[in-house]
Amino acid sequence: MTMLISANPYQDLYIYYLSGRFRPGSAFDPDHYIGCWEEGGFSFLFFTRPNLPLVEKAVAHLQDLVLLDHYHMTYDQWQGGDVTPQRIGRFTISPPWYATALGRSDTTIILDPGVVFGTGTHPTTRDCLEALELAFSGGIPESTLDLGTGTGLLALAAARLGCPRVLATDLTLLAAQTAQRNVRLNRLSRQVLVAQGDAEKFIDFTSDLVVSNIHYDIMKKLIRSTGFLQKRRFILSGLMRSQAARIESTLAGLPVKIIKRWNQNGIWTTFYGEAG
Ligand SMILES: C[S@@+](CC[C@H](N)C(=O)[O-])C[C@H]1O[C@@H](n2cnc3c(N)ncnc32)[C@H](O)[C@@H]1O
Repeated sequence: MTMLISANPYQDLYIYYLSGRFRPGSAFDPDHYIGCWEEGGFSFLFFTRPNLPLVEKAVAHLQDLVLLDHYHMTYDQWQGGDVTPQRIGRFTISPPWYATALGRSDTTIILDPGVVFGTGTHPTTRDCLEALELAFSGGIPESTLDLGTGTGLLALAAARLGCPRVLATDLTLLAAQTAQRNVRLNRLSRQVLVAQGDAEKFIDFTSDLVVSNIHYDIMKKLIRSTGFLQKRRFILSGLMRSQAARIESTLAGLPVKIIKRWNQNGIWTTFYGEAG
């Protein structure tokens, strides 16, 4: 087990903690920049390589931003310790180093999370998995679009549930590479295609079902697109309470109906809906 963890190419994580709201723009090498997380007026930038001079340079050009701290986490620390198999709905999600013991089955998903989002432990991911099962209970979609796939978990789940054509996309190269690796680990390359790019570019792709666990700024653009209205079913997640209320009010003005809502800890909301 230790050998497999240390063989992970995305072992280390470098985190830069800033005061203020940060917009990365094109200042960072996308191979090493994973993303930005904002909370309470602070921003956290995540890299897979140390990038202090670059971050300092970018911050020096931006007003009202101060680099407060930076630290390094190992893979184990980032994932919260030992990553073990977990049961979510009908699925068992297992890191590769446990998969041999579990054996292969239609309900097992082998997932090496690397350092990108989507181990399955986050409430939004769990709700999306439940929403996928609900969406498929009405019939297997011919195609599924996963926008902001992270590790590829939701795309893999859609394929495991029987969808013959799944397109998994993510803005960051690292996420797309991680998802691709997971598709191969599950031997689902015939069903799941991975692409890198902005969700806005992919929303127009023809598909019966779209699933997107993504941040609000992107979500509000997606649901205003013509591509969104062409989907028969949708799962939208990653929305905090006030954001979910705004998305719901936009959806109310569209020819769609919300079938079910999930709300975890009073914070995270997920919607499952259908074309109305
Ligand atoms: C909250 S994670 C969701 C991961 C996974 N789908 C899940 O449910 O666990 C959001 C993902 O969206 C990606 N993302 C952020 N902005 C994006 C954009 N504009 N277009 C496509 N993907 C984007 C991030 O890189 C990240 O992997």
